[in-house]
Amino acid sequence: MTPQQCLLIGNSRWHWADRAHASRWLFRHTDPLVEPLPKTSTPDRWAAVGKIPAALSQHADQQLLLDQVPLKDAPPWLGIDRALAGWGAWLRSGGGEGVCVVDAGTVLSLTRVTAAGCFGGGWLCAGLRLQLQAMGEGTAALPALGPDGPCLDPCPTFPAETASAMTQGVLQSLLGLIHGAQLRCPGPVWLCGGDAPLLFPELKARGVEVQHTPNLVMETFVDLVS
Ligand SMILES: Nc1ncnc2c1ncn2[C@@H]1O[C@H](COP(=O)(O)OP(=O)(O)O)[C@@H](O)[C@H]1O
Ligand SMILES: CC(C)(COP(=O)(O)O)[C@@H](O)C(=O)NCCC(=O)O
Repeated sequence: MTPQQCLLIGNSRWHWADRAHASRWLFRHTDPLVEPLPKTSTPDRWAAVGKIPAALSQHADQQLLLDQVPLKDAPPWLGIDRALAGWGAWLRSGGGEGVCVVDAGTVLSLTRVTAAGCFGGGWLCAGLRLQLQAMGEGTAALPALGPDGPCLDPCPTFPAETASAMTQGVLQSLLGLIHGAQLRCPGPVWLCGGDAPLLFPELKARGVEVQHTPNLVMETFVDLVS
């Protein structure tokens, strides 16, 4: 049976791909479902880098595993989201040049794939929300920023107000990391993940060659299993 629903469990959200019969895939992101999962929410194929609910562990035969992603030289500990994004970007770029993928999720992962399609290492850094959360939890004076996420309303480059200074600081740290990677590894950066819409215009404004592909991980997932 060809799959109609696929799920990737991230560390913040669950990423879904759905289609009805042969129609095109639709992508959405939800908060994690809480146990007990309704029977109707067992996807045809699933993968995880986040916590796996007991109900899904019972469907191990439907799990997409790292060794089923054709990225060469992937070490056994590599997150399957990184393998999917890396391999997907390499294929989309024609399969003949090295690529650099940034998945701006809970953790911002930067994954290099060589021109030969081999895993080429990368960088990991706490993502936007996690950095803000760490500052709030690890200090006496810094605020916990609200559940609606950081407010990125236009503000001065060097804000006086604490919450804006935290947000600007984190944003600049991520932009600097991506910019620095591109200087070391020239070529377009493939960008996906929950914070990609925030980072994309800022990277373009800095002259970074960036390809925003919001559903890169799940598009690669469904290409692989369909
Ligand atoms: N509803 C949300 N829940 C959590 N993070 C969100 C949400 N909406 C946007 N984000 C942003 O997306 C980032 C997480 O990206 P996402 O791709 O959902 O992560 P993961 O794949 O690790 O689950 C956070 O840093 C946060 O700033
Ligand atoms: C780096 C990650 C935590 C990113 O997960 P995410 O933020 O997308 O939920 C995940 O890909 C992971 O657990 N990787 C295993 C270690 C590695 O890739 O080296």
